Amino acid sequence: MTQTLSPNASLLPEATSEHSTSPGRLVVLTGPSGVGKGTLLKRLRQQHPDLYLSTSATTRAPREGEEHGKDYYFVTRDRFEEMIAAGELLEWAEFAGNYYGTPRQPVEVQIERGNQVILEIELKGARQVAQSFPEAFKIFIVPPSPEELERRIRDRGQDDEAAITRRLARSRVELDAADEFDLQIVNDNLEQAVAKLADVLL
Ligand SMILES: Nc1nc2c(ncn2[C@@H]2O[C@H](COP(=O)(O)OP(=O)(O)O)[C@@H](O)[C@H]2O)c(=O)[nH]1
Ligand SMILES: Nc1ncnc2c1ncn2[C@@H]1O[C@H](COP(=O)(O)OP(=O)(O)O)[C@@H](O)[C@H]1O
Repeated sequence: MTQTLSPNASLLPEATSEHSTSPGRLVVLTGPSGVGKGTLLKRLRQQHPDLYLSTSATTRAPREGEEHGKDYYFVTRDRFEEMIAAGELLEWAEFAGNYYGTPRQPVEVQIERGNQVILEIELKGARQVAQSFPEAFKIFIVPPSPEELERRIRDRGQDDEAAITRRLARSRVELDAADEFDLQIVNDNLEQAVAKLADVLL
């Protein structure tokens, strides 16, 4: 039977142990495209492989090196819309022309086990989670400057010019919402930012 993670579920910050009988903890990590969210989480997971990150579904095409089921579940728009209709997503949003969403069931299973779950999602999804689960802890990753953010998006070399333009436009909206979050971390020096993230996630 599928457990439901009701909005009343208590997602206490201290309940992170695998064997805990306490409810788990939902953590949201947001920040503009190219700020380094993926890089930070990858580093942290290299140091702590047991860190549980939710794997999202998306209609975006895979980038070189990305794996289905690992980086994302890459699905068609029709399949994504079926998932919405069936209530299979905890939250979802359209970002820069594609759908992104969090499959509900794996998150509920981890929370029921008393584990911490990290959702790396954009602003609209973060707001949905904040509404449904007020106890979720929300972290916003900030770039050192708008110029450095643009440089990172371009240097990453993964997006065409139209996608870069959409991402930069959206980044201005996201940066304006940084104050809605419980904690802001500036990703300037990578090691220092990883250490700050480790302080709150481990
Ligand atoms: N709402 C929501 N946003 C997501 C989800 N998965 C990823 N995102 C966000 O979608 C945006 C675009 O992701 P992606 O195309 O991988 O580009 P990147 O973050 O710039 O590398 C980022 O802000 C992600 O955090 C999800 O399940 N739900
Ligand atoms: N602290 C940092 N200093 C310099 N470059 C960084 C830093 N963090 C990430 N990057 C680079 O910025 C680019 C975007 O990072 P990525 O993790 O893909 O961002 P996001 O997941 O937020 O879209 C990548 O090329 C990455 O290597």
